[in-house]
Amino acid sequence: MALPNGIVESTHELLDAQAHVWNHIFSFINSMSLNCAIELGIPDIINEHGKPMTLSQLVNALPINKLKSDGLCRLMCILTHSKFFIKAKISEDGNEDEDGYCLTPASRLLLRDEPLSLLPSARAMLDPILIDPWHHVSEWFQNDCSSSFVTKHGMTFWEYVGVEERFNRMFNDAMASDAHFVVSVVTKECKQVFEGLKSMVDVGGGTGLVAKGIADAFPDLKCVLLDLPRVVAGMEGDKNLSYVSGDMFESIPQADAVFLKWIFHDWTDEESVKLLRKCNEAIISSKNNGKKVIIVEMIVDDKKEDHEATETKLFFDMLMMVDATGKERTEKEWAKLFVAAGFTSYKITRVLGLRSVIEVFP
Ligand SMILES: C[S@@+](CC[C@H](N)C(=O)[O-])C[C@H]1O[C@@H](n2cnc3c(N)ncnc32)[C@H](O)[C@@H]1O
Ligand SMILES: O=c1cc(-c2ccc(O)cc2)oc2c(O)c(O)ccc12
Repeated sequence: MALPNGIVESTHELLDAQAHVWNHIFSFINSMSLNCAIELGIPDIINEHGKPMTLSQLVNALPINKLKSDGLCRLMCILTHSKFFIKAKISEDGNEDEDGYCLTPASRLLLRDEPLSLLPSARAMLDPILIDPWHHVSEWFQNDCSSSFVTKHGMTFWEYVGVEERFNRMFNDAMASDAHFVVSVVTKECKQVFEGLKSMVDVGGGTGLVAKGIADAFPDLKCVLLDLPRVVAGMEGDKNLSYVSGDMFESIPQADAVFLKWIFHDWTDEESVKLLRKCNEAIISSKNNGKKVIIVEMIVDDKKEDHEATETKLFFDMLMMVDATGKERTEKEWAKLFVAAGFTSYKITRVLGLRSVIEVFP
């Protein structure tokens, strides 16, 4: 078959290419179908039902117009195809004709009361405030704005969370659900990273859930959380955790270790080197042999990972370009930053799925 550009392809290749393009054009339908299920509370309703739930039971339980059951059937069909639900026999003896919908590991992660729930992340990411900038990416390529987010909203991401309380809450909730996950893993699987330290600063620690979790797990470790004044305003320390307001690019309190989770991916290489130098200044006068910077971030282009993991990291990289001024980095790019900021070695521990714990030594 001749293409307009003169390249001859088999019909099979042409049809594959057509399906590939259609799937990319329509990828947003996966996100938006999921958004609809979340807004209607479908995962929680199926969970509360306690056994496979038929379509008519679901229609009755949901706050929807009952004449739209065919629409719900089609929504459940695409979400079953994308593995958010599975169909199973209602009765164990298999006497009932109709199958019911059950949760899968993916939809369990969207339950309201699940400790490691990704529901707040899904809510934040699929909110028009974070979707709209994606319609301005090509415009951003042609203007002088620092991000597409600025092109759309006229202010940076951090300025926006400072003035829009609803979005601030939504973003904090997304970060908090991730904090539960990271704390539960690092305090079990990475004990050795914190053992022996007497003091640690969590830079840009946000709502403090990570610092609190680490402070609780290591009662002899004196933890300080540093964040912007509006973030730490009103936060009260206790036992081995205290809060300090300030600008991390100006000064970081002295400690044996500086901990930074999801900070560097917000910033350019120049800004990151500046921040790493501030981290170095903070630990350099420590008398402890184990002084270090502890970073929790992604490392892209890891040869050992599968296609889906690489795609997720590339999504995050684009997200950092569109919403902030940062990027996700390869190991080589990380190493370059560490050398530029005067560090001599680093150690990577891959325990957090898509993210790693990187210890950086002066
Ligand atoms: C992506 S959030 C990460 C929060 C937390 N580390 C976590 O992973 O849950 C980035 C944090 O950096 C803080 N931040 C941004 N600019 C800062 C600055 N100049 N000095 C201190 N903190 C800053 C923000 O307020 C926010 O809490
Ligand atoms: O725009 C974002 C989104 C995230 C984000 C959302 C949901 C998750 O489960 C993880 C991360 O994180 C961001 C971030 O850390 C940042 O500094 C700027 C923008 C965003």
